[in-house]
Amino acid sequence: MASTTPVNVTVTGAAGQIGYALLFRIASGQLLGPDTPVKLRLLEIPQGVKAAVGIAMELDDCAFGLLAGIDIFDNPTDGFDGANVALLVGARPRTAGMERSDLLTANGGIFAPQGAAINAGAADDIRVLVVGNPANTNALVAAAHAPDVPAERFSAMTRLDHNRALHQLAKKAGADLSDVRRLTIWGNHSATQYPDIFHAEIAGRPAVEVVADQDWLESDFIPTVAKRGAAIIDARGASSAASAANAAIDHVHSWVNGTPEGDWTSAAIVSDGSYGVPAGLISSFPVTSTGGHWQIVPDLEIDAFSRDRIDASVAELIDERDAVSKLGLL
Ligand SMILES: NC(=O)c1ccc[n+]([C@@H]2O[C@H](COP(=O)([O-])OP(=O)(O)OC[C@H]3O[C@@H](n4cnc5c(N)ncnc54)[C@H](O)[C@@H]3O)[C@@H](O)[C@H]2O)c1
Ligand SMILES: O=C(O)C[C@H](O)C(=O)O
Repeated sequence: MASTTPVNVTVTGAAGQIGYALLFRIASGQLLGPDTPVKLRLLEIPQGVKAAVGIAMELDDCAFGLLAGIDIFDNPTDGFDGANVALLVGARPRTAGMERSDLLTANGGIFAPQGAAINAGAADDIRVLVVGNPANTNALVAAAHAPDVPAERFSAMTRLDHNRALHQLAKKAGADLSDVRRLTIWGNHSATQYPDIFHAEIAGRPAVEVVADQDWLESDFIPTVAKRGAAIIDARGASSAASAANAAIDHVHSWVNGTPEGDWTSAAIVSDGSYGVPAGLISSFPVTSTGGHWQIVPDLEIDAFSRDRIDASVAELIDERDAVSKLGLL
C-alpha cells in the first residue's frame, strides 16, 4: 500500500489504553510502512473526546513526518467516512473475574452501528481489524451490518495469541524467535483457543521433535498461551495494552505488506468451510497474505488431538454467534 496519498486510518477507542500504545506507532509508519503517509481519524464516545484531543496534541508534538492529519469524532458515521483501514479497539475491556462471553451484550451493540457506518461511508478498499472483545464475534456483528463490504475485509485479532505462543515455544526450545515458523492459533480469541505446534518448525526441524515433551505441551504451553490475557489482568490490574497494540500493528502490516515466504501467521477471518469450521464464522486460522488478501493455509493434516481442540473452540464461536443472533445483532 506504499502511497503518497495519505491512507485514512480510523481508530476507535482512541483514548483508551490500547489506543495510547497504538496511535504513535501508526503515526511513525510502523502500521503501513515507512513510505506511506497516514491521516488518523480518532473515534471516541463523547466522554472520551477530551482525552483524544490531548493525545492528538502529543501526536503533533512528535512531529512525525508521515502524519498528514488528525481528526477526532464522536460518532461512527463521520469516524469511518473515507476510512481505508479501521482498527476497532473501543469496547468495554474484561475485568477480573469476567469471561469474554459476559461482554457479548455490552459490546455487541457497539459493533452493529459501526459496521453500518463502515458500509455507508468507508473507502472501497476498507480493511477492518477488530481488537475489542469478544473480538471474533464483534467482527461477525460488524460484518453482518456491512453487506456491501466483502466479508473477507473483516478480521479479528489473534496475533497477540500467536506472538505469545511464539515466545513460549522459543523459550522452551532455547531457540531464537526468528527460528520459529508455522505456528497456528485456531478458533476463538478466548481461553478455548488452540495454539498448535504440530506444523511448527524450529530452525527447520519439526517443533514437536525439538521439544519432545507432550506433558509440557498439554499442561503448560496450551494453557499458558490461552490464559495469558487473564494472567496479565491479574498481574497488571488492567488488560494487556502495549502487547495488544503491537499485535494490531503486526496484523495489519502482514495483511497489507504480505507474510514472509515459507511462513504463515494467525488471524481470525471469515471461514470458507476449511478445516470443518462452518462457513461464515470468523475463526482463527493459519493464514498467509499476498496482494492485501488473506488466504487460509490449505491441506494441513489435523490429528485427533488437534481436532478435538479446534472443535471445542469453534463450538464456543457457534454459541457466541447464536447468542448475538438471539440479541438481534445479526
Ligand atoms: N484481541 C485481543 O488480543 C485483545 C487484547 C487486549 C485487549 N483487547 C480488547 O480491546 C478492547 C479495548 O481495550 P482497552 O484496554 O484499550 O480499553 P480501555 O477501556 O482502556 O479503552 C476503551 C476505549 O474505548 C472507548 N469506547 C467505548 N465505546 C466506544 C465506542 N462505541 N466508540 C468509540 N470508542 C469507544 C472508551 O471511551 C475508551 O476510551 C477491550 O475490549 C479489550 O478486551 C483485545
Ligand atoms: O484477555 C483479555 O480480556 C484481554 C485480551 O483479550 C488479552 O488476550 O490480553
